Amino acid sequence: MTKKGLLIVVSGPSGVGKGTVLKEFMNDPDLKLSYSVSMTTREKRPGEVDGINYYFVTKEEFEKVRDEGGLLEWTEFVGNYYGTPLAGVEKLRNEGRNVLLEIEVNGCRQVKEKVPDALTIFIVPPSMKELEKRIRGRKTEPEEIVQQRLAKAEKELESTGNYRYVVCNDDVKLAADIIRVIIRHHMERDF
Ligand SMILES: Nc1nc2c(ncn2[C@@H]2O[C@H](COP(=O)(O)OP(=O)(O)O)[C@@H](O)[C@H]2O)c(=O)[nH]1
Ligand SMILES: Nc1ncnc2c1ncn2[C@@H]1O[C@H](COP(=O)(O)OP(=O)(O)O)[C@@H](O)[C@H]1O
Repeated sequence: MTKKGLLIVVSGPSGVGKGTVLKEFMNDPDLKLSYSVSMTTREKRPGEVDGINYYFVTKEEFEKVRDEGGLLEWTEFVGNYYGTPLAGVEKLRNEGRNVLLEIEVNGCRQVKEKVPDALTIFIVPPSMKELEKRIRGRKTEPEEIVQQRLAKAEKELESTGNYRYVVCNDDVKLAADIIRVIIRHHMERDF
């Protein structure tokens, strides 16, 4: 019988480098990872692809799926809805895939209630100054939104105690290697 895959939650403030770090190992065949594509009502950034980075939907479409019970968890983040479609997560895990959710702290709380053995990882920046530099350097949000996201980051950093592992993204390759080791450790052992 196939061993059920892990449910992995990765959180971290906007601009900390979640996407950059995850890209380093997402396609590593040994880790058998499947990325859970979330639904969001936020605007698509240049380079983002519908169905790959997110399912970009309207507020009405989001509310319909949510109200029909189609989301594992959901939240409102700086004016937009984000949620994890339920369909797919269980199926992939039953096929032995380790399903990775890149979600924020409220979502993680909901997931832990439903799936207590979820593997939770929080990525922190080396400093708030560096976080600000990265979020601005990305140039994907107007100043007002950058300010809101930085304020949100301060709050989110208070939630690290809710996670099993906290990893600092100072050097991308090192952070990716640490997360790789954590995932492999959990794949090999039953917790
Ligand atoms: N709860 C929850 N949070 C999500 C989901 N998808 C993305 N997020 C989080 O929403 C926040 C904003 O995401 P995004 O707008 O892509 O900004 P970025 O993190 O700066 O790239 C981040 O903390 C994401 O991890 C989801 O399905 N559920
Ligand atoms: N360890 C790092 N050192 C320096 N810059 C980084 C590092 N990790 C990510 N970045 C940069 O920070 C910005 C935000 O990264 P991104 O992956 O989009 O963050 P997130 O997905 O957490 O919002 C990007 O411009 C990225 O190139």
